[in-house]
Amino acid sequence: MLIYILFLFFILWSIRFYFRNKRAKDLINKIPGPPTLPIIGNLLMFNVSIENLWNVLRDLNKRYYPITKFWLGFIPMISVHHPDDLEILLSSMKHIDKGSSYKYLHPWFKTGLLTSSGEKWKHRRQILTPAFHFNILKKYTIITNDNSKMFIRMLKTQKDESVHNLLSLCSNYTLNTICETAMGVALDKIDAEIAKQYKNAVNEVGNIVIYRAIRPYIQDWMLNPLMQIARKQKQSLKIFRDFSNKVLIERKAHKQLTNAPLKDLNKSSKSHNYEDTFFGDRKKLAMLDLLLEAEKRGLIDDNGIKEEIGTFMLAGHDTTGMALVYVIMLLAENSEYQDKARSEVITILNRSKGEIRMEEIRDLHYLERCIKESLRLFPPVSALSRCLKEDLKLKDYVIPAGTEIGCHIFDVHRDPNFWPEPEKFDPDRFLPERIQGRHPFSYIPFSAGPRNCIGQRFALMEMKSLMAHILYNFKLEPVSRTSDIKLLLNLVTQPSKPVHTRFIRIDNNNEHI
Ligand code: HEM
Repeated sequence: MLIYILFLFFILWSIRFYFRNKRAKDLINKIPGPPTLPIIGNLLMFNVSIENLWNVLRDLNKRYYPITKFWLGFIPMISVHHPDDLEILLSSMKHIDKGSSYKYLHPWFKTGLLTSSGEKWKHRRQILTPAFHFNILKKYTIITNDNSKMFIRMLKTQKDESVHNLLSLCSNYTLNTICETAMGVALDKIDAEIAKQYKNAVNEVGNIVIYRAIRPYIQDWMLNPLMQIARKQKQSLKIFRDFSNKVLIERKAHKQLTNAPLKDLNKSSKSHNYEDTFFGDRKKLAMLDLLLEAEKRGLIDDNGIKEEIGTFMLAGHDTTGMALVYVIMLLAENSEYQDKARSEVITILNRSKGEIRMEEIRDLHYLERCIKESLRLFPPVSALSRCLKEDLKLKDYVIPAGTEIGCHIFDVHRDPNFWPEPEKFDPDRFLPERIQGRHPFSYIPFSAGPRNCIGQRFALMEMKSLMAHILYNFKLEPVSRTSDIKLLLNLVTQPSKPVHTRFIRIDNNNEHI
């Protein structure tokens, strides 16, 4: 009976949608795309396993390059791949609203920086930007260096040769690092059980969001406790809420204990010393302190702060963890490039007595090229979307207001028109002379324009720190291969099965670790 009522609801809603959107439909139908069925559009194409969803989307992109449309019932979706079109979309200040799939993240993060729009987004971005100022990142390198060394010490407790599941290994490092830098709280000191539950809950959020994004006809009110998806959502919500509360309480208590006021954050960036603002005499202050200071001045409340805790914990750990997985796999597979990166690392770490601070991060040029090439081949955020507030004129088509427009970064990065031999791992693509003249929107692992990734320099620094320590201490050999992995569409681009690499200890008489 319930099914019939739902189906009736769907039909009525679809008919209403159709008549209200005739002009939009005519414009969208000019764009090439697969044939549709009445009412359900292309929904059947997406009625596949989560493993196959990735291929369905890639096939569509390839077949209708450089722009395609498909219909989820009466909801049109546009997918663009040409860097010219991406430049028009992403660099616009008008089209900064996220696509509807981001609303499935709202139960966990409400409208934090990643999911908010309009004035709220501008205001939050303004408050949070100083947290990634160069001088602040410089201080964060103390934490990334310590955490990288801890990672190496842990690996060295194993035999001379050991095989590791990369995802859990790398996400441990990135979760600890984001927690300690941004939240000012060392995760393993909070509660190991909460940390473990939190990591599992992040995975669950990804699955729920994708499940709902390809079934937009499922409304919030339709979720009932008998559905497995609703039960999982409830459980993970509780874990996220407990986690944010705990982090906030701990940090507020710490602030009361130290009781040192932060300096005025209102001054312009030129005259203002952010290093003093954050660290003062105490050396370790976090992004969360910036938010607590903004709270004092009435710019944000406790709920707003919790939105940002959730947002930064998610955006800042899973992405970088997954990026590290791919760099390790690609260097393990390409021993020639691995050796080249190691020889640079040895020179620099011998000079710095095994410490990696901002100076060393800056000088690791070859390693940076390897990381950038890995982010090209395996961008951790494989797709993003926007909802248009007004009509958008792309190179060849007008996309009407209200439409969802997506971009599959993975395919943009493998477009042979911009990347010769796109499947090949070649770090020298990022030599300065080869970057010159390349379309800036043909490489967008951190998106681009006003809503680009606020944490991108932090992420690169964190990755360089760990990779340099790994290469100094271990030779990497492939166990799983990138050519064998099946990718899943999720919040981050993840392999469908665990992937492993062999770490072989290098006897370098290294007393620095
Ligand atoms: C390799 C690692 C990372 C990658 C590939 C990555 C990628 C991205 C991408 C593609 C976006 C745009 C998303 C969209 O438009 O929907 C984004 C936004 C964002 N990222 Fe990252 N990110 C990484 C690391 C980080 C880190 C370490 C942090 C925090 C410390 C962070 C925080 C954010 C936030 C808060 C946003 C939303 C920005 C806004 O809308 O103003 N990310 N990231």
